[in-house]
Amino acid sequence: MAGNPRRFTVGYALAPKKQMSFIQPSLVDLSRQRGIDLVSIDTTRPLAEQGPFDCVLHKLYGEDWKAQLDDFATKNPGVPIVDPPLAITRLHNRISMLQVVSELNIPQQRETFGIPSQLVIYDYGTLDSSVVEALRLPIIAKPLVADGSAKSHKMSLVFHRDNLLKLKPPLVLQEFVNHGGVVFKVYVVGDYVQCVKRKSLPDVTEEDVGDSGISVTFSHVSNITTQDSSKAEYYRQLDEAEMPPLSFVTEIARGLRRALGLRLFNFDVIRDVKVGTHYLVIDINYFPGFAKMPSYEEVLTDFFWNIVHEKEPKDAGGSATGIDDKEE
Ligand SMILES: Nc1ncnc2c1ncn2[C@@H]1O[C@H](COP(=O)(O)OP(=O)(O)OP(=O)(O)O)[C@@H](O)[C@H]1O
Ligand SMILES: O=P(O)(O)O[C@H]1[C@H](O)[C@@H](O)[C@H](OP(=O)(O)O)[C@@H](OP(=O)(O)O)[C@H]1O
Ligand SMILES: [Mg+2]
Ligand SMILES: [Mg+2]
Repeated sequence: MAGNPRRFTVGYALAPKKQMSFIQPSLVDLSRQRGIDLVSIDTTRPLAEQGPFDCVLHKLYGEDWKAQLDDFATKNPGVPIVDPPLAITRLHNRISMLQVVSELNIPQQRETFGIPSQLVIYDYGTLDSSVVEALRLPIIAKPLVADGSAKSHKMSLVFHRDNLLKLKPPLVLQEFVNHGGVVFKVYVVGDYVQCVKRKSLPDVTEEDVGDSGISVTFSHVSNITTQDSSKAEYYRQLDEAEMPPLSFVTEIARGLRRALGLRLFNFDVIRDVKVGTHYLVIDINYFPGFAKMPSYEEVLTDFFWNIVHEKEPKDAGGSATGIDDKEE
């Protein structure tokens, strides 16, 4: 009779808050039952001295951590790092993040997609004002850098161009697109794709536009808990919103996964109310709050299982991104 089946170890390096939300006992237990032990990496010690790991999972920033991963990868070339730091870095800039969407080559049929018109401002002194005038109001101003800090999530909705000057560059200015108050969050975990609805900003009216008295700042709008008075209306709007076809968002997800070389991310999509079948990708996040995703334990455990087993049959000739290029 065969002995105990081989167990696998996934080492994780996460900021304390992320660790608290992601490493739930329910995930640890389910993974353990499937032969996978989730083990915390001690970031105060050299990574290469820890393990052995069958996979390294991480969401940490900084050059020192990147150097640790490089050193680990050199010494353990067969161990997947989820995900490669260079690929993650592309999502830390809101321009390079959405550029990938524009470059996707996906045949579009009934449903179409794109990104909102946008531009970057590094310095108002050198700015050609005609460029800003080409953007329709209202405008969402977003910090250029999306590095996980609280300030990288601080947005402003601006109804008058003069109010832009009060905001501190570097900024991305993006046209606000009316979308019925609902954002679709598409979670990608390897090959798996799930789309959920979340609260968004309400549509704006023609009358609001051009009013220099209004400017709204906000942060994490999709995670804000709604007050009792507006709860009913909020749930009605969410309930009534029709989901985009899953095949459509799955195609975009698959394209992004390949183009970005990432396996763990989500992207936010809104539907232009004026067109009805046109969608805009407005944000892509590395390793988002997966614990908020229904069935996250099963989805993530399957993902770990696939990763630790994938190198067995197809060891030779893995792609540089660590992502299998063949059709699944
Ligand atoms: N161009 C746009 N048109 C309309 N609404 C938008 C647009 N861009 C962003 N929003 C709204 O603002 C919210 C925050 O914007 P965005 O997703 O870019 O910020 P974020 O802080 O990176 O979000 P997350 O918490 O998902 O990382 C979106 O979820 C959506 O509700
Ligand atoms: O820690 P940073 O890099 O700021 O990333 C955030 C993402 O930007 C958000 O999109 C995550 O929330 P969602 O999973 O609701 O998108 C959010 O999830 P969390 O609030 O559960 O941590 C974060 O992962
Ligand atoms: Mg977002
Ligand atoms: Mg984001």
